[in-house]
Amino acid sequence: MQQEFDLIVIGGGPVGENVADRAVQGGLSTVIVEHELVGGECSYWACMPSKALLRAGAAISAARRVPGAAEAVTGQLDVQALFAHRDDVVKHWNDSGQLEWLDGAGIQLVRGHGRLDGERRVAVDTPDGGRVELLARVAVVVATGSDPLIPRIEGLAEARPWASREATSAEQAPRRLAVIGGGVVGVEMAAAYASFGTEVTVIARSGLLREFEPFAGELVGDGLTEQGARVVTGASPVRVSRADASDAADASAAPSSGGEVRIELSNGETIVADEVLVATGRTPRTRGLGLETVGLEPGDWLEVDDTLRVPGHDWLYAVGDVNHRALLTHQGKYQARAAGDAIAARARGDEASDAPWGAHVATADHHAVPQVVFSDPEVAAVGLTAAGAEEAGLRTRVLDYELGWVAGASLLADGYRGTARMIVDEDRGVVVGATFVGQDVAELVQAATIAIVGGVPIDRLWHAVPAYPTMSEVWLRLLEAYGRPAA
Ligand SMILES: Cc1cc2nc3c(=O)[nH]c(=O)nc-3n(C[C@H](O)[C@H](O)[C@H](O)COP(=O)(O)OP(=O)(O)OC[C@H]3O[C@@H](n4cnc5c(N)ncnc54)[C@H](O)[C@@H]3O)c2cc1C
Ligand SMILES: NC(=O)c1ccc[n+]([C@@H]2O[C@H](COP(=O)([O-])OP(=O)(O)OC[C@H]3O[C@@H](n4cnc5c(N)ncnc54)[C@H](O)[C@@H]3O)[C@@H](O)[C@H]2O)c1
Repeated sequence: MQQEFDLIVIGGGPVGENVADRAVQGGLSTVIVEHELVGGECSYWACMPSKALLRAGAAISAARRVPGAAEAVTGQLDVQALFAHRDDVVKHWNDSGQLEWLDGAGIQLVRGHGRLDGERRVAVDTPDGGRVELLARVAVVVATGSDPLIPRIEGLAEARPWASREATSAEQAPRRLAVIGGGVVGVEMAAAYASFGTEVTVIARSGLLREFEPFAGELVGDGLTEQGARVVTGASPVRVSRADASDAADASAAPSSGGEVRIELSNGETIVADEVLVATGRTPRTRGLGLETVGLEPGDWLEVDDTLRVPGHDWLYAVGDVNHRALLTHQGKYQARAAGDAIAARARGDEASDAPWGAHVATADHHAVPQVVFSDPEVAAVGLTAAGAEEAGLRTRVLDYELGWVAGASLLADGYRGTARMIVDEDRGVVVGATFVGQDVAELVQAATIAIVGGVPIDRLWHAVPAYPTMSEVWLRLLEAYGRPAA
């Protein structure tokens, strides 16, 4: 069977859906090819379930920090109730709600595995063993996302490790969990499972959250320790083995993946756990995608320009995780809006608005990518770190402020602990980076994003008055620490 559309989108995750939506609004007939669940990793195995698993622990910890409320927390977190809530959040891994949305948005869907089959052609292997040939009159978008990267460590693959999907979709909490990797997935899942009462050991060879300001990893490490987790730094796993389930002293207590797992570290220590979660980064979903039929290399991240178009292929775009610009849902969706509008504009014969900060470019990817790590404490950051600014050769001033000194924070939690950092580009007189670490800092990051994207001059920021007594008053304190620029 052969069908023709203006635009074919391979991958119906959050990013593919958004490209398709913008293209339809731009007047293009559009089809999404999806081989699993419409909604993608984020909805069913990543952002949504992970945040659902973290929320109960965070709520209990927050209550425990408020005298009067603390006394009311007398029970334990109900892990099974929380897992049931997680199941609701992920719609029981059923995408019928998303299908209704596609329908309403006027987007067609072909279920099956899509792969490029030459220029503007996509072949789909359908679940019933059939094959659909799709032709794109205008463009093809690859929005296939990323998979967990499992490092080559002796015995690891045979030990049936968890990757992010197993951690977010587990039906019970193991008694002991080892986490390899101190990045965002490792830290968030360590926090969640620690809140369930699991004995968690994080193996972070070079410390926690290395992409952020150093104080972020330090405070999150302290938080994990307070939650009862152990953080091992400066050591890497060298060998992993899993015993047979029948070898377990109490076979009925054995985890579903088999017997206990032993992780030998480079420092000579051995960590023993019931499950091991590998959280060591991502690899692009570009194998089995027919890239070789258009002169590209299977298994590579797809390089794109700022309109998300693959250089040398004026009909091919790559959006979201698969282009490796920023592995975050919101940033992928931002790219999707730019790409969908660019494709529609070009199809009309218009010039793309591709100057920096134009309608059809993802300029913010280079300057202002906000991210929140939902650990306890949270980390919320956007723009450059102090080290990144120095590397970029900027003349900067770095301002730090203890969040606990802000009236709003002291009301939020007794003995509030946290730090805020603002980085000012002295030559332009604007903020280029901000990091907040502490309980409930997530919502602080949008103000920083606006300041960076808008290039708001510091002297004008003095007129952006934060309400009292909110945590946003940290902005005032940071500005006071900087000093009011002379008139
Ligand atoms: C545990 C975890 C937690 C996370 N939490 C957050 C968070 O809190 N906030 C945040 O911003 N980001 C978070 N992320 C990152 C976020 O999940 C990704 O950035 C986001 O899912 C990328 O969206 P995407 O559409 O590019 O890819 P995906 O969501 O992976 O979607 C790609 C889709 O393409 C389909 N597909 C792939 N290949 C083919 C093919 N050949 N044919 C047909 N269909 C195909 C897949 O089935 C999938 O549905 C998290 C990631 C993990 C692992
Ligand atoms: N809240 C959020 O925004 C959120 C949550 C989860 C994931 N994500 C996204 O998902 C992506 C993947 O997250 P991730 O944590 O898997 O990757 P990551 O790149 O953030 O961290 C991987 C960590 O694993 C370590 N590592 C790599 N190889 C190792 C090895 N052989 N032994 C020991 N340690 C090793 C690295 O040093 C690093 O600290 C991230 O880019 C992130 O943006 C976002």
